[in-house]
Amino acid sequence: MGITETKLKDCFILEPRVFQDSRGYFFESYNQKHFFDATGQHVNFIQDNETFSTKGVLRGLHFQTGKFAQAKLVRVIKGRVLDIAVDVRQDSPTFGEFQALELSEDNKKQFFLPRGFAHGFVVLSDTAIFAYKCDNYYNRESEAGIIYNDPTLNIDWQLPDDKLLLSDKDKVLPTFETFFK
Ligand SMILES: Cc1cn([C@H]2C[C@H](O)[C@@H](COP(=O)(O)OP(=O)(O)O[C@H]3O[C@@H](C)C(=O)[C@@H](O)[C@H]3O)O2)c(=O)[nH]c1=O
Repeated sequence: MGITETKLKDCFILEPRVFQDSRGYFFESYNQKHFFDATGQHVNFIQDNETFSTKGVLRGLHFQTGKFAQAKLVRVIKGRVLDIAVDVRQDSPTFGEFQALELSEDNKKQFFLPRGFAHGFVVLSDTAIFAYKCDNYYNRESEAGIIYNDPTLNIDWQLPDDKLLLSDKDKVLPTFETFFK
């Protein structure tokens, strides 16, 4: 497995070793020992999620607060997305910075976001199946988020605004400045 630490501390890009043969491919999508050896982080993943979305669907930017904060290991099973990790750890030297990464069924990259990161993605292919592991359970009351088109973050989502499809909840998220002031 290849691993790269991003400019954001504790946030990693993982590239699994893929075995191709005449039948197709095989790869270990998660191996606790290899994950620890590569990241140095003991993460106890306890929930797996999967979503299907069509082109232009943008989910984010989401995080859970306090004791319900979640680390996530995210990947794409089908299609192609632009994935965004935002450091919202107020004591971090990279607080307010983000890392963008294309995840696809072809590159099979995985993105590890530690606790204290907001997360979002937009679907660039016709459809996408997105899967991720979390180290804390879903807790509706502690859900929080930053608006996708926040002027401080200024994320290039690679699609025109009128092609984006957001949930009603995500359309009214606060700006970064409002949330952290
Ligand atoms: C996230 C989540 C949602 N749900 C339910 C609540 C709701 O009725 C329905 C859809 O929820 P949402 O609209 O919040 O789903 P979605 O917008 O896909 O939310 C997800 O976005 C990505 C970017 C993340 O990083 C995730 O952590 C999560 O916040 O699924 C669960 O039961 N468990 C969960 O873990």
